[in-house]
Amino acid sequence: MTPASRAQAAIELLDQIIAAAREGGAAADTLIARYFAARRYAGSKDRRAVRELVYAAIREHGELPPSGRAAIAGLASYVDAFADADWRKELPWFSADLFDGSAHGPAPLSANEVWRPGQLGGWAMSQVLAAVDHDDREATALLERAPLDIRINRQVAGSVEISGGEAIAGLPDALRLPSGTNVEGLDLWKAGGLEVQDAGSQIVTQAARAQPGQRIVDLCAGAGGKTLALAAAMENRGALLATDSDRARLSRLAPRAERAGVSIVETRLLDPNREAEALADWQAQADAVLIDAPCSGTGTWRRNPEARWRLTPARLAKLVETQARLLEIGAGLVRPGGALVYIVCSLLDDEGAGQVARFLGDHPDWSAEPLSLPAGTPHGAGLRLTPLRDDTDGFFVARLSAPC
Ligand SMILES: C[S@@+](CC[C@H](N)C(=O)[O-])C[C@H]1O[C@@H](n2cnc3c(N)ncnc32)[C@H](O)[C@@H]1O
Repeated sequence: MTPASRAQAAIELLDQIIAAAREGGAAADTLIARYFAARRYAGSKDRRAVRELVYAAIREHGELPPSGRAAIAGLASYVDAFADADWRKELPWFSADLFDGSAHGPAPLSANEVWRPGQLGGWAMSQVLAAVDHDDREATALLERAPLDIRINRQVAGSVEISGGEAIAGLPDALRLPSGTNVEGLDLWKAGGLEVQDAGSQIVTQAARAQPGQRIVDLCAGAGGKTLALAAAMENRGALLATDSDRARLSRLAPRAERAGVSIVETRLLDPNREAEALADWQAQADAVLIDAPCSGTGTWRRNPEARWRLTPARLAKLVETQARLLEIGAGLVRPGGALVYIVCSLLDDEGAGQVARFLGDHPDWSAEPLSLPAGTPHGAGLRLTPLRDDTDGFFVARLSAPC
């Protein structure tokens, strides 16, 4: 592909990503994969360059741009301002000159197309800025590239050496790998010895203090990232119930557990609004219940920067309502003296510290336990992890004790 045709491909992809953000469609990664699946002529270098350009445009636009062309024209017409940005160094071929009207390239720019993106604009970013006391450094750290972290499954792997892998403080079972490492191509991954999992996600799971032989519920297990970390801490002994309301996500858990040699997990699909019925046999039974609640994902913008185009006041309000409901359902499953661990990958207090404060206000016989984890700063009744301070995704976690 010529540089101009790469720019045109980025424009087309951004049109799809913008429409998906407006209409609740597929994630950017999925749209990019589909786009290139239908264009086999694009080589791996072209695919990487277009992807890089698309993500640069997403990261630099806090507000949803009007079109893919506006997004790429915005970057191009303002390119000198990005001289220090990582993406700029990797895309030296990109400039406004590519809008030259050549075959398969974008049409020339007109004077009224000069659109200046602002990374910290938009409603979602304004919410995050308020949550971090308007510290721009916290906000911009959320838009940097995420590192590639793995968790080593000690049930399968002893000592592990992976080229370029670095230790992560406080996580003896984790490594940070060079970006682009093909983890799924490693023999150790195929043997179940490795899982890709952000260091922050591994750290907040430790708040469950899972022990061999316990009975634990992972209420919002998804595809099981935290379930498998809990099973490892339990040394595959005890009972681990993994539930979720999303059939597709939950169906990915069983094969992952099998690959990891985990046999203590029972998966159970929940019907939203009828969860308690399906969990009647676990009422007041669990030593710990982990709620990795559905949330705005503001803490994971490093991985999904377009998520900030999708967050609206109405969507946030709905998430807050669901989280409060899940907290009540989870509390009912905890045995007397057991623990409820509440996690969101969000920096917004409505979803994190505020949610837990409301729960404790409604349940004065429950109490927040102090947490000592390898990362995080005390925040409300729990801890907050941020990319700036902790070099992890952003999380809020709290551990609440049930009355005896
Ligand atoms: C943050 S994700 C969980 C990620 C997962 N724990 C992991 O570590 O990979 C939140 C999950 O909550 C699930 N969820 C949403 N509403 C739910 C409900 N009413 N009951 C159970 N799970 C629900 C979503 O389907 C989603 O998989």
